[in-house]
Amino acid sequence: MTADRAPDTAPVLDVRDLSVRFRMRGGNDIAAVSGARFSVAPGECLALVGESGCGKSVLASALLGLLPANAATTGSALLGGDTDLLTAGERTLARTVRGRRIGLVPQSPAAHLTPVRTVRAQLEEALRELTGARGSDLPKAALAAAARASFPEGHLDRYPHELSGGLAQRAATALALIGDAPLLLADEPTTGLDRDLVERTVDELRRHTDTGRALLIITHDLAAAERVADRVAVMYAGRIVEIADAEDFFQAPGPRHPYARGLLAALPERDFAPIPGMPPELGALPEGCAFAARCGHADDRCTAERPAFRADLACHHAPTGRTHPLKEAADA
Ligand SMILES: Nc1ncnc2c1ncn2[C@@H]1O[C@H](COP(=O)(O)OP(=O)(O)OP(=O)(O)O)[C@@H](O)[C@H]1O
Ligand code: NI
Repeated sequence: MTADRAPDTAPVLDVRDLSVRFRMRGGNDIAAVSGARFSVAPGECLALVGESGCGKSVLASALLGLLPANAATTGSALLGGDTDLLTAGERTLARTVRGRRIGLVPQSPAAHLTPVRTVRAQLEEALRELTGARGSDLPKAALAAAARASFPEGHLDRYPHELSGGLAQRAATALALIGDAPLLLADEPTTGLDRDLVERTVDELRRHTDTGRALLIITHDLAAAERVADRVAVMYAGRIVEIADAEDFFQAPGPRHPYARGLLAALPERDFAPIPGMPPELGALPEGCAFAARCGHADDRCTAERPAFRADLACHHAPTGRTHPLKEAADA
């Protein structure tokens, strides 16, 4: 899939050195995202993975202008080659970006659905606004929109508080798919769904990319990521530590970063061996590599000096780019 991509295709989203700091009372700032750099091409699905609290949702909120007032953002995030999402301003984001140029499946769907309106009413409103559907076309279009996200027809007249977590998730996904935005940003779109529905949902999200649209999916479900992604970006303690082709990552030769290898090894269907220790506090990050304290490969340099993100990897054990440091070490 990735190999078929024309090399000169301009990215739908191009994020450069994105950082988000939360200013806290007492001066102990939280570095929620640091120096994130990635792009998503037309027709591509990029999965952003990493443990809870590593900054995935903050990154997504930064792209949509949905951060709270105590957040300070630097860097750039170019949408469609012409709009820097970080400087665009609320008016532009509200009028032309959110819902129209970027569809969002939010992490807490219940909080994003309008509490006083039924799912059907919300779908019809989004259809009117984003597709121009009118009158007698609306009911049929609402049914079709619900079906895309496997939302059962019999529940369309429920209010958000009458929905289970999984149903609220599907309602939010149905809403996000309306309008066929050039970029779909799905933050944990499969929470609360059983495996069968997880697969149907991610397959539907994937279909969004069939016509050159892009998908950025945030998930800690690595099986779901493997199912849909062309490339995988791994985040740890606010930093992207590796970006890899999904096939290389999940099959052979496997991830290059020790943290990413640990994530895969922790899966029940693999070694079921959790990474020892805990990630550092984002308000008190160590000077060197944030993963050093948990890494079996760490040496003095790792604790002293933070590895730069080069050739899609931030690890001192790969100074020359795309070679596979851990594999080489094992072969030696
Ligand atoms: N408004 C805020 N003020 C201060 N810190 C915040 C704020 N919002 C988020 N954070 C912190 O930013 C960090 C990253 O949070 P984020 O929600 O992005 O994690 P995540 O990777 O999406 O995790 P999960 O997988 O659990 O959704 C966390 O340490 C969180 O406590
Ligand atoms: Ni999150």
